Amino acid sequence: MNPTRTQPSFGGNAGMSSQYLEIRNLRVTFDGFTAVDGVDLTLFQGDLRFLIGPNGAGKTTLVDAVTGLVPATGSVTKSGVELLGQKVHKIARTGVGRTFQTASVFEELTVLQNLDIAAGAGRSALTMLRRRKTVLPHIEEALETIGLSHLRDRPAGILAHGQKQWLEIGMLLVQDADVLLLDEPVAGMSHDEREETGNLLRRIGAERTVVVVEHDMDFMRAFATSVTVLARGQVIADGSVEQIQADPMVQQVYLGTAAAVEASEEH
Ligand SMILES: Nc1ncnc2c1ncn2[C@@H]1O[C@H](COP(=O)(O)OP(=O)(O)OP(=O)(O)O)[C@@H](O)[C@H]1O
Repeated sequence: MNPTRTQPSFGGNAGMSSQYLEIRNLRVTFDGFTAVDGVDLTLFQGDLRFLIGPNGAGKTTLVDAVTGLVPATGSVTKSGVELLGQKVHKIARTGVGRTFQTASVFEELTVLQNLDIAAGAGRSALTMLRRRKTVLPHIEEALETIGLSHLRDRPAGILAHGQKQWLEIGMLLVQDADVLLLDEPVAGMSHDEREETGNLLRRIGAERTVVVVEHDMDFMRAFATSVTVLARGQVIADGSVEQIQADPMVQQVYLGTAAAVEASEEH
């Protein structure tokens, strides 16, 4: 597949009905300060989209707006259903899930219990109280996908930093999230953990839509299928990694230093 695009790269069973998330004229204002300023973004199934931009560009606020944590105007539709104005848990139930910069797992509970609770988010209290004798197949599958099967009965508190992020991603998978918005998932990770996380995102991204808010440009270059660059709340560029890196405006506002270093290394 050729990742170069004016249209996003497709993956999985992308087709006519696979336009997962459509953001139109999204605007978020805090006391007169516009943090997200008329953003348009279309995300397709199979897209591993990186959202980059300088500090304060509005990346996290955009994710907050899509997931209902801050009020916004404009439109965010998932397969035609409007999400703006809906409550956080209702948005989550449509299959839009997110992680935060700091992993929020229950440290005293086991890996399996964390997944079980996440999977039960939509179930009744009575169902939740019933003790399960076996691990549900989709939880088993998530454990394997995130590579934590061997640690399923260990408390989440003993997990390494990277493993906690993977558990959080697993918690979204068992909730059947098919749009995953991940806020700096590899921050603080070792080189190997980054590599493993990138491969995990590729695996889960083939059949879903994954948006990664990230500052790590090496990580972006290695794993992005498409990139959107935000600056001062606006989209200033959108395209493949190659297109973004070649864009003079992007170089000027964001990648300038990195590009200059690379150019000097080439000579
Ligand atoms: N709750 C809030 N109240 C007021 N201003 C806010 C609030 N949340 C964010 N902002 C402001 O909105 C702007 C965008 O912030 P945001 O955290 O979305 O940027 P970002 O691109 O995610 O930055 P970073 O890469 O540093 O995480 C910043 O100027 C920030 O100070």
